[in-house]
Amino acid sequence: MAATLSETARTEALASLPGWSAVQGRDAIHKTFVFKDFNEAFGFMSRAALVAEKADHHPEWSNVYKTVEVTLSTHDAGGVTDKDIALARAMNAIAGP
Ligand SMILES: C[C@H](O)[C@H](O)[C@H]1CNC2=NC(N)=NC(=O)C2=N1
Repeated sequence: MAATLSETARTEALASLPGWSAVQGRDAIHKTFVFKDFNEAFGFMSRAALVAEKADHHPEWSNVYKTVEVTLSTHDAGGVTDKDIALARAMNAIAGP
């Protein structure tokens, strides 16, 4: 099982992940993605779901119209691991600039 990142390592990783921040009161990271419309938001979720399933690492997320709220944490490890950082990076790449 992957080890949770130290606070320093997590902070360093977050510095290279635009839009992502640490969740207060829980070892997890969060980002609010806002798209042009529902079609863009759901397209993002579809592509991210394929990446997540392939990695066997799944987001906590919700969608309202063009907004997708994402929280990442490795449940088996009880906190943020490299798997969450990798998925966050992939999600940023999928969402585009
Ligand atoms: C059995 C299976 O590999 C595990 O339950 C996986 C599935 N997806 C997961 N996703 C997340 N976010 N954390 C996990 O610990 C996790 N574990």
